[in-house]
Amino acid sequence: MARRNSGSREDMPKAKLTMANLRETLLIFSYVRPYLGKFITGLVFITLSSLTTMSFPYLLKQLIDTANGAKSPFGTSGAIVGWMFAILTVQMLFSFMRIYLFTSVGENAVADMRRDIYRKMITMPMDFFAQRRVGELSSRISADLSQIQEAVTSLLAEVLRGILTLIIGIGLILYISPLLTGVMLSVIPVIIIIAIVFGKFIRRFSRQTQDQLADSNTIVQETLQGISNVKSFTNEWFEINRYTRSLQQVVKMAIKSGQYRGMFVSFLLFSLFGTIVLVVWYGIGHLNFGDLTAFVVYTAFVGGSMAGFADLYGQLQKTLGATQRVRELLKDIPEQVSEQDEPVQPEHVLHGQVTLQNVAFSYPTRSELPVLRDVSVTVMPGEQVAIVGPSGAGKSTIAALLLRFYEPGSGQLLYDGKPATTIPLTQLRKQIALVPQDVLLFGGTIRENILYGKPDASQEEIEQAARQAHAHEFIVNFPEGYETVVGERGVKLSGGQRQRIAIARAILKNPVILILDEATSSLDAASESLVQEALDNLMKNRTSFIIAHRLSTIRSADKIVVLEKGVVKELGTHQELLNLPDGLYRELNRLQLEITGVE
Ligand SMILES: Nc1ncnc2c1ncn2[C@@H]1O[C@H](COP(=O)(O)OP(=O)(O)OP(=O)(O)O)[C@@H](O)[C@H]1O
Repeated sequence: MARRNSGSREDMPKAKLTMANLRETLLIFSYVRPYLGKFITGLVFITLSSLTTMSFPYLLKQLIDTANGAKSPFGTSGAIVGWMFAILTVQMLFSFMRIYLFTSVGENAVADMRRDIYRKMITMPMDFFAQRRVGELSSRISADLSQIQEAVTSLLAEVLRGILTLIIGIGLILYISPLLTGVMLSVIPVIIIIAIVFGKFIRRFSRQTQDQLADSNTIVQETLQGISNVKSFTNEWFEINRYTRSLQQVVKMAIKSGQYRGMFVSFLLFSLFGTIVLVVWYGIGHLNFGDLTAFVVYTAFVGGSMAGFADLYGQLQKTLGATQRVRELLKDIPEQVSEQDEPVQPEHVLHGQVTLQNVAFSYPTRSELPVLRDVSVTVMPGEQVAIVGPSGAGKSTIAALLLRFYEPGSGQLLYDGKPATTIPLTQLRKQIALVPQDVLLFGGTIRENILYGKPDASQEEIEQAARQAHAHEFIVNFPEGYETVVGERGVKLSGGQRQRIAIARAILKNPVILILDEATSSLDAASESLVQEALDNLMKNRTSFIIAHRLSTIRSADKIVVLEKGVVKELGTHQELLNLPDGLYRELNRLQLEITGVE
């Protein structure tokens, strides 16, 4: 059933506030360090801006006092208004500087952190990706980092401002009237505690509403993605009903949450203004008008910053949660791949001999299930080896081991007689090309997609590769030629066309060893023969592994490995295997001939 999308910051999990957790946030500061100068200047500006804000009610009091005939150290009322404007102007500058500086630090630090996380993710071993969902990983980079960014740009500043306001504010109202301050300080925290408890309850409600909304969004997403399913089953009515029901739930929840919110807001307004009215009423006999005004305004500041702390505390918990998850990721051990583009070193140049020696393997996620058992095969440079066998026999797993996406559980893999583990990963993978079953084209132009095989290739090299892959003909038939945009927002290419682009990519890479995972969905005869010719061009002078589903394409292979349940059942040429009485290959061949009916 539909799961709600993760990634919205509203429902980010929080972490407990402990010393150990707080220490984790030091991670953030290691990213702020390069911009420390700006950060500290920002802190100075926020202090200055808080001080100027706090001086404002004081000037207001002076203004009111002079209007009532009292003498002010600031002179006439005109002079006081002048001071107030001067302070407002300075305040403008302080606020601008604070926002500018913190944004600059926050954006830079978080971009650095994002880059490090992405770098870490993309260099993790395959196993890492098998155990996590893509959505979960991308929310690390989006939601968690946005939360951290907020902490850098505003959380610390707000805490500092809150503390300053609280200390100065309480000091000033104490100075104006200790008695009234006592009244205020005993009432405000009670209101705030009630507000926090009530607020929590309301938040839970609004989270449920959001979950419900996310569920209904999943219906939209799923049905739009699978629109051909919906239409072919003529189930539009069914989906409309399903969506309507889900929306009704959302509305019901939202209205309920609205009622509670309404009650909450009216309670707050009542208590806030009620307290002010009481204070003013009590103060009328005890304080002059100027003091009373300053007192009320300072109290509002103090109350505001107290209430703000509750929210800041929640923010801090969310930030801790985000930092923890990011830290965990940064602690993981990546594969030993190079992060720079490096050419193949002469000592690591391969000649194309590949040996699997008693290889056994099971996937780390399902360690109890042996996928390969005691597989031994030797392939000489330039040979073509076909791997055939029933579905699930372990054919693609061999391809994954050749690329060292995983390490064999026992036995070993040798290249030119050297253990694969002695060749640096990047050096090894640079010399192997994989043409997968489902070719993924990146959003971009056809040219860029072919270039993926060799990012510094010239247009001439690209076209030559495309010609050999029999892709040039259809590419130039598009009005934009090589600049045609493909991928999600571009032209949709047919299966055969996509494969030929992948072949051109592989040709451009010019690998010593080639792995072809033959597409299971069959192409039409014309397209298939083009793809086959392209593949033949690609396989020339390279050691090639062909994971074959159609046996007709591998008759001329130098070796055919017949796998069943992870064990090599038969090994030989087409003719040798056909001659085996009761052989599996012979049986598979017979079945396939029966299905296709062609020789
Ligand atoms: N990432 C993985 N994690 C756990 N098990 C896996 C993983 N990939 C494949 N398997 C399991 O390993 C076994 C062999 O799979 P593999 O993909 O190598 O078979 P195959 O021979 O290529 O099959 P097909 O012809 O259907 O593509 C299967 O039982 C499969 O379920």
